[in-house]
Formats: sequence, C-alpha cells, structure tokens
Amino acid sequence: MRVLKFGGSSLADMACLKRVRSLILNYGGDKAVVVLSAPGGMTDSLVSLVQIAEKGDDYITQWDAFVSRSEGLRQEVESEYGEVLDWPQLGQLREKLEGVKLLKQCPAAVNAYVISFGERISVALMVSMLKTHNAKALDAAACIKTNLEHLDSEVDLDRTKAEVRQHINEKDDGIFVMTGFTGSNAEGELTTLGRNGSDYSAAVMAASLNADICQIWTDVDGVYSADPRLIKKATKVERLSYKEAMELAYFGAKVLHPKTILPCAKTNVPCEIKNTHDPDVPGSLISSQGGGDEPVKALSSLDKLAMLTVSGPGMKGKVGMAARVFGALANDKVSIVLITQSSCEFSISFCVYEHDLSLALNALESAFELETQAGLIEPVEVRKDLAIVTLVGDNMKSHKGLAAKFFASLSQAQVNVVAIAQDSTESAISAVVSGDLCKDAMKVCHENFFTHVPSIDVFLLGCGLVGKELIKQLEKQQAWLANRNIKLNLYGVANSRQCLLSHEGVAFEQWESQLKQANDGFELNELEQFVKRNHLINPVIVDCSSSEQLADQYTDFLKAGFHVVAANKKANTGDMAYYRALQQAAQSSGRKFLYETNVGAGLPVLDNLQLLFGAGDELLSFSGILSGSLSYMFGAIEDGLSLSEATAQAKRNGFTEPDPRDDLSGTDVARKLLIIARESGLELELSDIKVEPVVPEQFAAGTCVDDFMSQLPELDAAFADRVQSAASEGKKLRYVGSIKEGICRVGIEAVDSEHALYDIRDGENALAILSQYYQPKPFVIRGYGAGAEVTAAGVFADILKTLSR
Ligand SMILES: NC(=O)c1ccc[n+]([C@@H]2O[C@H](COP(=O)([O-])OP(=O)(O)OC[C@H]3O[C@@H](n4cnc5c(N)ncnc54)[C@H](O)[C@@H]3O)[C@@H](O)[C@H]2O)c1
Ligand SMILES: N[C@@H](CCO)C(=O)O
Repeated sequence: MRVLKFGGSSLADMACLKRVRSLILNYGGDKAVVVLSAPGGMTDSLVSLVQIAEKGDDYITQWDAFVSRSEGLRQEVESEYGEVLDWPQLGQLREKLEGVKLLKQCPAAVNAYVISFGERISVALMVSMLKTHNAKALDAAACIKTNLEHLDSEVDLDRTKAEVRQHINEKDDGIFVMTGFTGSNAEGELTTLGRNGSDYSAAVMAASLNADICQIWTDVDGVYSADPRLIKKATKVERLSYKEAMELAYFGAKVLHPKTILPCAKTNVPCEIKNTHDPDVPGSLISSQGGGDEPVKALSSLDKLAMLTVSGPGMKGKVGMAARVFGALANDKVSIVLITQSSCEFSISFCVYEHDLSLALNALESAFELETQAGLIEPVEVRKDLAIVTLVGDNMKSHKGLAAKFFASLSQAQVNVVAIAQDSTESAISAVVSGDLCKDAMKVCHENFFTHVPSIDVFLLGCGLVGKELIKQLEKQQAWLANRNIKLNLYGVANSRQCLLSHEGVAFEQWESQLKQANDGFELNELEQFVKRNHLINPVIVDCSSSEQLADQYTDFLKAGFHVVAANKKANTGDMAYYRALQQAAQSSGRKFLYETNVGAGLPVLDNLQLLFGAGDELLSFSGILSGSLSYMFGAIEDGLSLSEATAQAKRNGFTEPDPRDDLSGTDVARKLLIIARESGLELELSDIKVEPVVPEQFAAGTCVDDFMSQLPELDAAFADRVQSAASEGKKLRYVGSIKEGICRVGIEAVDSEHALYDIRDGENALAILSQYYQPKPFVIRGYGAGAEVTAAGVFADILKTLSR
C-alpha cells in the first residue's frame, strides 16, 4: 500500500488535475490511498468568506468568484470524464455562511465545515476522473480520529489506526481518494488539522496502514539545504533522517508540515517529497536510515518571533518556577518555539510567535501577579522582530568545530546573537537573531556550510588609471576566481561626479557608458541602503582616487560594515589621531582596512613589515627609493632626457600622481616614508618628515597641472647641471627616503657605484630594512613601484585578503 498526497499547488486547475491523475496511476498503481488538499488558493478564499461574513458584511462578490471557480472545474472535468458524482452541496455551504453573517460570529464547528470544503471539491473531481479505475472516495471523518478541538486538532493515532482498518485493509486493492486536513472527534463532529494539515493526514494514513511509502507531492523537488526563496544557491537534500526532517520542518522548512514526520517515524514508514511538475527527478527521502556522512544537512529559519524574559530574585533556586511559566503559557495555548536559561537561574528566556505575544504576556501577568507586586519577579522583558536560524544534521554530534563555525559565520555576517539553544542529541543548533538580519545570517551560514563559494562585493571609487586597470583585471580573472570558488561581483563604480550601482552587478564591458548616464555622486548612505537591500555580506569599498574627502570617511565606511581597500595614501598620512582611529575602527567593526599599495605599489612591503613587527622585530633604520616616477625620471635624465621631458614621459606611463607636483615636491615619498615609520611604531606627523624637493616649492605655485608642465622646462638646465656634476664624480642622483634614529628624511642623494641604490631606475623601487632580526645585512625588497598594472594587481590582492579571517 502506498499513500500519495497532493498539495494545493498541484491541484490548481484542470491541467494540474490531469497531471495528478496520471501521477496517481503511475506511482500509486492499483493500491493506493490518495490524500488531496483543496485546489490552490481555495482554502484562502473560504477563510476570507468566513471573515467577511463574521463582520456581517456582504460577501456576494467573493462567493460568486468561489462558485464560478468550483463549477468551472466541475464542468471541465465533466466534459472529459463524465458526470461528477457526490458533488459537495454548495447550497449548504451558503446557508452556513448566511448564518455566520446573521450572528456575526462563526462557531469553530461551522468554521471547520466551511474551510474544509475545498478538499471535498478536490476529492469529488478526482474520484470522477478515476472512475474507470474504480477509484472510491474514502471518508476522512470516519477514518481520522482527533481530539475534541474543531480547529488545529491533534490526531489520536491508536484510534485512527483501528478505524482505518475498519474501512480499508492492507490487502485491499484499489484507489482510495480522501480529503486531507480533516477528521472527526469523539462526538462525531468534523474537525480540521490546522492549515496545510493534509501532509499530516497522509502521514497518519501511512502510519495506520503500515504503508510502503508516504509520498508528499508538491511544487519543489524536495527538502532544500535552505529555503530557496531566501537562498538562491540552496540545493536539494536527497536523504534525511526523521529527526533531521522534524527539526527542519519545525524551524521553518515550509515544504513539510511539522507534524507530518512523527507518525511516519513511529511506524518506520519512509516519507518521500517529490515534485508534481518534474516527477522523474529524485526527491528527498526521509527514513530511519537517514543518509550520508555529511555533518550538516540544511539550514532553516523562522521569523516574526518575540523573545520574552522572565527574571527576578524570586526565580533563583526556586523549584517549579519554570513549570509555572510554561504551564501558564500552555493553559492559554501559546506555542513556545525555543527556550534558553542562564546557569545562574536568574532568568528564563523563550521565543513565541509574535501573533501569540499579547496572549503570552497576559498569561504571565496573571500567573505571577503576586510575585510581581512583591518585587520577586521583574516585569517581563520583550524583544520583538526576531528570527531563529537553525543548523540541522544528525552527524553534527561526531564532528568538532561546527558550533564555532556557525557562530563565526554569524559574526562574519555582522549579526548579533541574541540567544542560543542546542538539543542534547546535537542534531540542531539554533541562534536567535534580529529579524532584519535573518537573511544575511542564512546567506553566510549557507555559503560556509554548503556552497563554499565565498563572495566579495566590490564598490570602486575612482576609475582613473589604476581604477580602470583594476576593472580590466577583475574581468580577466573571473575564470580564475570561479576555479577557486570565489564569487567576486563589481556592484558599483564612482568617479568624482557620478555613481553607478547595479543589483545584478556592473557589466564589465559597459561600465563606462553606464557610469556616464548615472545621475548622482557617491553617498555612503545610499551605498549602505544598497548593501542592506541586496543582503550583501562582504562589501568592500575600494578607493582608487586621491581624494582627501573620501579618505576622511574611511572610519565611517568601516563602522558601516565595509572593508576598505585603499590605493589612496591620504588616510594613512592624515594626523596620527586619525591613523589610530582607522586601526581602531577596523578592529571594532571586524572589517579590514588594507592599503598595501600605499608603499611600493604592487610590491609586498607593508604586509611583510607588519608580519615582521608582529613577530617582535624592530626597525633599526631604513633607506630606499620609494618613488616609481622619480626612479623612472632620474634614469631617463641619465639617458639624456631633460627634467621636463622625463616628467612628461613618467606621467604618460602612469607612474606619477594625478598631479606630478606631488612626486616632484617630495610629498608622495614623504607620505610613503611616514607610513613605513608609523607601521614600525613611530608616532610622527607628515610635517615631521624633512623634505628636500626636486623642484623648488614655490615654482609655478597656484597653477594647474598643464601650466605647471609647460613651465617646467625653465628648470631643465639647472637640473641637468646637477646631474652632470654628480656624474663627474662617478655618481648618480637618487631620490632617497631614510629613517635613522627616529628621524625621517627624503631628498636627493648622489650615490657611487658601490651604493645599493646605484642601479635602481626605470620605475623600480628598492627598500632596505635594517632590523633586529635583519642585520648587519638588511632585508631588501626591490621591483617596479609604480604603474597602473602593478598597482591594480596589488589592490586586487588586498581585495582577496578580505576573505581571510
Ligand atoms: N599610479 C600609480 O602607480 C599608483 C601606485 C600606488 C598608489 N597610487 C594611488 O592610486 C590612486 C589613483 O591613482 P591614479 O594614477 O589612478 O590616478 P587618476 O587621477 O588616474 O585616477 C583617480 C580618479 O579618481 C577620481 N576621483 C577623484 N575624487 C573622487 C571622488 N571623491 N570619488 C570618486 N572618484 C574620485 C578622479 O576623477 C580620477 O578619475 C592615487 O591615490 C595614487 O596615489 C597610484
Ligand atoms: N606616484 C607614485 C605612484 C606609486 O605610489 C610613484 O611615483 O611612486
């Protein structure tokens, strides 16, 4: 014997009914109990008819729609399969509704009668469609025995078993079609099993008949690793144990009614979830064998919850307090979703559905009235808009570190944990979180436990030389990233005037034209809203501008939950208080502030220094060429170019700062030296760096970049003389930054062929770090220290570092 249950979405119209008919014949064979829900949406219509009638309002429009849909289905069935017998009496239904309208109230028994009408329609239609196969209607009221409640009633499995066997025998052949969601009580009155209770009816029938299988046919392929409406990447779980399925159904996996599993588990009947629209796809099988060695099976979530905390000195060490709290709630039929208690016994916290909140509060108020007056119990504390995220898996008990990973994931999603609970069989671990962060929590947990494809969500500010090159590299590396299971999305690009944000991600080939059409400039508030709306969990602001105004906002970026990757050096060379504030903001927000390209462009300078100093090394002295453009220019001048020609060429090659005066004034090198000094622990300001500029400070002051460039030839002769005079002594000019005994200097030095910096030119940087660990020979880093490609590559590397913990 097989039990097949079809949900409303599988019975919505004639095409659906015909599909179900053939599924019954294919999967049920000649020996099956078929449990049917109401045609999709019909129970909602019936509930709404009751609500309108209860107010005493006119429901004729809704009634006509209901009749026309029901009669329409009947006519379609009759035109193909002949007369529909035992058609439910719509006239009687109308009479009941009229009564409700007159009384302006609907007794539970009448309510049960009205809202179960859709199931009766489904059964009448399907029995007619299968009359050639001798299908018979099976009376659910006669078989399924419940407690006295008319709505949301509980099934008495033992009595039901006895009744079912009176009406149908394990050895009987035939197709028995039965209404889901209904039963009858000891008074013989019709009862209903709670919304979506047809799964429960099917499970009870399967258990009573000791069926081979209970198949639940629905509109999805099975139980997913998370609700696919919430998590697009959720995948089907092929095998689950009864316990896993129960935990999932209870904590929000909407594919199964929570009560369904218990009857199957008690009688060891396997339960299979299958897709009506895709019957050949294997579904999810729930059985005593469970299946698979995976430590975790799925994640589920429940929202619209409130947490209540009962506390006070009267709780401590007092036997029976918990029983009184939960007894009071049980008396008023408040369902408790999760309970947690601190070991000091001073308080008990528990979650209820928000729709039960006032009921719960009233119950507690009257139960503890005297204790509250005596000050033994504090007023009940309430937190609303909460959700529960639950990780489920039988094998969790044999694996260490899963709870740690679960909580680390919540922290990664910037989600605060309000309360936690774990059952002692270790099959499920739940965290109560703020409702608006539930999706973020689910997304990160799903990524870390199931898909293992972490995402990086990039917003690029500044798309000049470096920014443009970065976008090219992001595009070029998509396949490389996919191979390493990393999803890197470019969600936004901004220049100084416009900001382009795209929910689908900015198209690499069209970003320039799209940015031109964007209206407003970058605003942190808007970016925050965008991240929230799209539930982005690893947002990174990448600053490839040289804007001071952006640099001043980094602490706000970090506090708002963004990682910050900066090619821009202005933030790290602001005053010392801001430098400290940045490190602190990064630490307290748990987000990263990365700026490797601030010194040596793509060269791994700061990373290495941080690692060395972190391991206890100390800087003794430093000397190096830190400017790619000056390294390039000084080399070109040796080869015969003038200062102005060499500067123009360095600018064309993308080595100079947006304003080359930043290089020629020594400021850019001073900034880099300051960053090295600060990383080594020196507390200095930019004004503490002693600077000898290449070009006198007052030269062409106040002009624009183009005017400066056209006036620069005035300095060519003097500079050529200086180069010549050094050459006559066998020396070359180099622009050197040094730190010695806490003093930082940048300026021109004439070095001979023995000097380590003699050969450094063509845009190369060289850094010699003399430290406690690296002496008397220094630790040396050398390589190209400017240029869009290497800088963008360094920025790219920083972006990837946001994934490491
Ligand atoms: N070029 C290099 O070799 C190199 C190496 C290391 C670091 N850097 C740093 O990288 C940054 C970019 O250098 P570049 O050569 O690409 O300069 P660039 O002038 O070509 O690009 C900077 C871009 O930022 C834009 N911008 C300015 N203010 C902005 C704002 N408020 N919001 C958004 N965009 C804004 C500008 O319009 C410009 O398009 C600079 O801070 C530079 O110091 C450059
Ligand atoms: N203008 C800078 C770019 C790298 O920071 C240089 O010449 O080194």
